[in-house]
Amino acid sequence: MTQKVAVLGTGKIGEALLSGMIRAGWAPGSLLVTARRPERAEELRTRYGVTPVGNDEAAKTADTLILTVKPQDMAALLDELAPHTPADRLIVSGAAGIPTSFFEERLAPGTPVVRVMTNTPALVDEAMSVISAGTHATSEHLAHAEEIFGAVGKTLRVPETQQDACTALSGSGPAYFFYLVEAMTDAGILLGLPRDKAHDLIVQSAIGAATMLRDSGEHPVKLRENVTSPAGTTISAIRELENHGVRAALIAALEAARDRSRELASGNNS
Ligand SMILES: NC(=O)C1=CN([C@@H]2O[C@H](COP(=O)(O)OP(=O)(O)OC[C@H]3O[C@@H](n4cnc5c(N)ncnc54)[C@H](OP(=O)(O)O)[C@@H]3O)[C@@H](O)[C@H]2O)C=CC1
Ligand SMILES: O=C(O)[C@@H]1CCC=N1
Repeated sequence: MTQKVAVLGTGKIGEALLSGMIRAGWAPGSLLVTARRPERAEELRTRYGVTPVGNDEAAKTADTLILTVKPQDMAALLDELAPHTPADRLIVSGAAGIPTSFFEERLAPGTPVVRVMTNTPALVDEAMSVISAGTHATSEHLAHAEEIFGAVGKTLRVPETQQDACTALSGSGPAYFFYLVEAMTDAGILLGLPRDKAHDLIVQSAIGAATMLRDSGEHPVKLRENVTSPAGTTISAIRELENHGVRAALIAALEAARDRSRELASGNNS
């Protein structure tokens, strides 16, 4: 039997995953999507050839339900799904903060739940997705989630206790790099470069640095030391970064993201 997969709440992350699955060879006919707005549903049908259905229909028809609504919308979605969702459906949550117990408490006893935190580089098949099992999820369920999220990048199994930390590191991670590029481009402007040239220089430097981090096998400290000549330019910049507490700011920022993920779990959605 063909396994049917439904993406419920197909926004930015849901669409990134859907498009990646199709690029990886999933037949559009085996994929269902749900959306809150009819025009969004039609957009997805036109763009990908997938079938938009209601949430209740998705729960009745699909073997795997991937829930990609905002954490704030998850309780309402589960209220809608609960009466229509048999206990053999695999529930995969992509929401920040929400623990697997939240789903287990609201769905039929024994329902397998897998929690995943992916990130937006899914759009270019370079996602980092961390995957954890709920109480009733088996290693087969985890493998199925890995197969789905493997379509858009790397996957890593972690205990659910580490999900909030992973959300701070890799879930939000791309935003910190975009922010850095934005700030460094501003610095280029201050130094008299045109914005487009500054942008290109910084982006290519970021791509080069990321590739070295991934492929060279060297520790980041060694890679940085290799750039840092005695009495040279780089050490002058590093001194300023240290003077301005950039390392401490990053540690505090990621701690704040971790704490916010925990708050989402406790229902503080404001
Ligand atoms: N953005 C990111 O970088 C990351 C996000 N996440 C997680 O992914 C999830 C989605 O985030 P993101 O894609 O950015 O958010 P989006 O708002 O883009 O997507 C959520 C979608 O769900 C739709 N929706 C809400 N309620 C329902 C419902 N009851 N039935 C059907 N559709 C519904 C929304 O419709 P409408 O358009 O009408 O609002 C929206 O299109 C979040 O839980 C977030 O924590 C995880 C990793 C990274
Ligand atoms: O900011 C957020 O809450 C979501 C989760 C991780 C990245 N974006």
